[in-house]
Amino acid sequence: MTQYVTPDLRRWIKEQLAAGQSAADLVLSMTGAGWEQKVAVQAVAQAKLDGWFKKDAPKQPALPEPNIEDGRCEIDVGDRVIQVLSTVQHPRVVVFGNLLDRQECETIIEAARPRMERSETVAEAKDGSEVNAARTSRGMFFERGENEVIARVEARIARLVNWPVENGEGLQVLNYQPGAEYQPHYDYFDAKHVSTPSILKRGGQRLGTLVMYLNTPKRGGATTFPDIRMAVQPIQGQAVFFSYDKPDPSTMTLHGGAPVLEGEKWVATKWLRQGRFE
Ligand SMILES: O=C(O)CCC(=O)C(=O)O
Ligand SMILES: [Fe+2]
Repeated sequence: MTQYVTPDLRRWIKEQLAAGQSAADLVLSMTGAGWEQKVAVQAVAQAKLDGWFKKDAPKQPALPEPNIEDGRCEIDVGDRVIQVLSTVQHPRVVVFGNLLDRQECETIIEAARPRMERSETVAEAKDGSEVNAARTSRGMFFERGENEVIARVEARIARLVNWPVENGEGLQVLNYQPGAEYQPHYDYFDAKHVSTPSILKRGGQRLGTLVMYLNTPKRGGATTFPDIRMAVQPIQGQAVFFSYDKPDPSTMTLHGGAPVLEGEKWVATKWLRQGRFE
């Protein structure tokens, strides 16, 4: 019996395409259901001609990155115009101005203040985290979207670096008193640590970091990148962004919070994961 492409088959193909099936999967399903290969291929070709295939959804880029390739000085993210103050190609570092207004900074500090605890780092030999002499700040985490200001800032960051809100960890707030510091470290999760596999289940690796300065200390407290001898001064409302395409020192994203010398330092850190962070 010769087979031909029936209206029923056409209807079924349309439904499958709407559900996101690929051409190859469609042909497999059809031949599996007893359709001749040549009829299946013909039906899919006809569907293509009819424009039934969804335009390829724009793929998520490999790394968070602001749109600054054209050399622009400012980025309009809808609710704010953010300045591009300096850029480094490798490691990828971008310094932003005007990311947060003073009110936003103060609101975040005051919401965080009663919840601050001694900062911990990922434990090297056991599961979980531990207090570490290399990190003498106090800190806390907000839930993603926890309040109106946090949600607004998170949406702004997502537009700024073209990365889904859902792939961001909850905002971390840190406070450094005089003498407190965060010695140079990498933000990605080290494959050597026993806790890394379980951390990676929740959204995969970190690919980028945005450190936002919530106040301006009197002296000290720069974010430093020792591999390139760079120091970003913590100025209220400004931020430093950096990304790392693999969990490896070759990214040159070693960085730290230099000791605060006078006054105190408040930052909010947003870490960006490969996938959804739930
Ligand atoms: O305080 C800083 O300048 C850096 C903070 C940091 O490295 C982090 O939160 O991972
Ligand atoms: Fe860090």
